[in-house]
Amino acid sequence: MIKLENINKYYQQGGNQYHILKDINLTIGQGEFVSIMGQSGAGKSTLINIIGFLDDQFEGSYYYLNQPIHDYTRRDFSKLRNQNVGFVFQNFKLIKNLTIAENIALPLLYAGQKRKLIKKQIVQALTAVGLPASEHKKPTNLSGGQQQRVSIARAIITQPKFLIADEPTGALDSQTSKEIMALFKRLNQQNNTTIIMVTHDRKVAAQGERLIQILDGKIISDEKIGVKA
Ligand SMILES: Nc1ncnc2c1ncn2[C@@H]1O[C@H](COP(=O)(O)OP(=O)(O)OP(=O)(O)O)[C@@H](O)[C@H]1O
Repeated sequence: MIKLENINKYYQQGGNQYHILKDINLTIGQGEFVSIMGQSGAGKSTLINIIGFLDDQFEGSYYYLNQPIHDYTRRDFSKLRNQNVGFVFQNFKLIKNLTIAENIALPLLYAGQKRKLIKKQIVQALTAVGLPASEHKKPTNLSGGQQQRVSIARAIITQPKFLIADEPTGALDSQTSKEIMALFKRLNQQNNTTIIMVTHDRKVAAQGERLIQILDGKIISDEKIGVKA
């Protein structure tokens, strides 16, 4: 589904050029649950930004669903992103003065869906993340774990082919982290949604079925770590 060939990424800063990703070769199949670990500054976010079509400034080849996309325009990348990827972040990134329903509806509104059709999808997404009947609440009235569930509902409402989760449990206590990981596993197994997750937490990483480790912009290991139920 995702195939990166010889990806290199550079940043320019103060007249210097920094080589951030070095010859990344990576294939991820539909339905995989991949954990990515590595020290701070290793290049994990840079890599998932490329995988998630947020960054089109890289060298190398990117094949998505067997299509070469590395020469796509920025507008093509936005379209791919909106139609194929859901994002989950450490700090939830919910809009405080909107209700839960309004937060979750945003990706559908961006996609141009009619308001009439949106309501049912909101109910479905909230049920899928274990938060039924929370439509009218505000994010600040929810716990961290509940807010992360809302952000996952927002990520899955467009039925994306894959989810990118950047430190999804970084702001949560260990019990809540377990619950959020159980939810990711369920989404992965029930819907065959591909999940690509960056984490610093070994226990969280172990919930995936494959672990990729990055050091200084290179993949230093890539191994199967679990068997799917
Ligand atoms: N926009 C940018 N301009 C210049 N350098 C950048 C930029 N973004 C990231 N970098 C540099 O690229 C390197 C990799 O950063 P990246 O955020 O991908 O690391 P990371 O592994 O995700 O780290 P962390 O675990 O701390 O989030 C770092 O040295 C960082 O300083």
